Amino acid sequence: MSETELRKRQAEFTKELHGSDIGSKTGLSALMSKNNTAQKEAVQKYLKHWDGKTDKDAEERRLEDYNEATHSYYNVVTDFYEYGWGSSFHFSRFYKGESFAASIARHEHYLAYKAGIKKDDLVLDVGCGVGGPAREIARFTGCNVIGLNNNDYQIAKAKYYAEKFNLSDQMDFVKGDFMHMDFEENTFDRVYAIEATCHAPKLEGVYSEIYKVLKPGGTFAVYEWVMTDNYDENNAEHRKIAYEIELGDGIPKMFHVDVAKQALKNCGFEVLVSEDLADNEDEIPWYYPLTGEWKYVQNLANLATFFRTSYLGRQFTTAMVSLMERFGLAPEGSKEVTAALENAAVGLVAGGRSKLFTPMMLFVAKKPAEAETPAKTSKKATQ
Ligand SMILES: CC(C)=CCC[C@@H](C)[C@H]1CC[C@H]2C3=C(CC[C@]12C)[C@@]1(C)CC[C@H](O)C[C@@H]1CC3
Ligand SMILES: C[S@@+](CC[C@H](N)C(=O)[O-])C[C@H]1O[C@@H](n2cnc3c(N)ncnc32)[C@H](O)[C@@H]1O
Repeated sequence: MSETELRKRQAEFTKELHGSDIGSKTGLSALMSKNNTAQKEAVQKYLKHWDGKTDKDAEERRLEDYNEATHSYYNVVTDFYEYGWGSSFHFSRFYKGESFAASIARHEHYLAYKAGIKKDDLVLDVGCGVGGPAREIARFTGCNVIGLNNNDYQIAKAKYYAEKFNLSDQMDFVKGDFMHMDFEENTFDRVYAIEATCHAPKLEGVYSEIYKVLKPGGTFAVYEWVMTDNYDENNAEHRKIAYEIELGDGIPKMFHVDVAKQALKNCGFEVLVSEDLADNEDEIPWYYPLTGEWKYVQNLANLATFFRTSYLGRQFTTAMVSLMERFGLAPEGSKEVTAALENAAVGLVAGGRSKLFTPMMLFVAKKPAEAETPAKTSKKATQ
């Protein structure tokens, strides 16, 4: 199917699944207004790729169908994410006494600072979700942001929120696959990506597109999801953790940190910073909201978030969604989605505790000032 046909089909499907009143409803109330048949189809489209098979053929199929697989994944998890986590779909470090929202915002500010984003810069947010980070970074720095996303539902929501919070003058959101960007070469002053490029079937594919659209001398800053140096692909226990993360988070394949770093270099980037922000002695670990350990709760205001994300809260949500599904209040397949998200939570905590995995491998990479784009990007890198 051509890319234009795929886009058209995805847009039509989004309307059918979520209706035309996208944006104004969030979380469980949005879930209740979904089209039953379309939801069933979306869940099937997502889960057919994560059916327990970890052989090379199954992996190859996931990599090939990355666009539809992630599009379907975010069609069915976005409401749960917003209900449980808010509108920034990423992890963060926690200072003692710091609220959940402050920690999420600080993680975004830090990336903006490392990318060197300034007032009036034109910035690209690769895989922008529903625009939580874009809104925060635009307010924090005064820059203008274009959010790129292949999920129509999230784009509609991001546009709705930008309007609602009077930020439409500073931002826009466009549909597109980050493996094949439509922007002109040398367009953006800075580019950032937060926990999104791990959905790429090949990191060179997305990094070379970023390189192409970045102005010479510009920087790209990313929080990458990778398996760390402690990970051994031939260790069954390690592979199980990586698979849980892939399944529950809609990722075709989790790559090793060295693969990511090398991919940046292969695309022509000069890597200025390469630091795992999770590799530290933080008193409160980044994965704490998913552990159910009450000792880490920072303040009373965070109790609701903590409950929803904890093991107990997740079981409660699963039971509630299961009842809603039985009585026709939630669409069919919703329970399967909560089960897949449970896999994500278990895998992420196991990966975090064992330090086999990090969601915050910070890379800051520069496109050389003298770069002649995109000639330097080898053909091989983009395939
Ligand atoms: C998928 C990628 C690359 C990044 C998303 C990171 C996180 C924001 C999500 C990873 C697992 C998610 C889960 C939830 C919220 C968003 C995540 C933490 C829930 C807590 C949402 C509410 C559900 O009932 C349980 C979910 C568990 C997993
Ligand atoms: C975990 S979310 C992170 C969203 C956002 N960066 C944030 O922190 O809130 C990953 C995002 O990447 C987007 N994405 C995944 N694959 C993509 C692709 N091939 N092209 C464009 N966006 C993609 C998803 O739709 C989703 O919005």
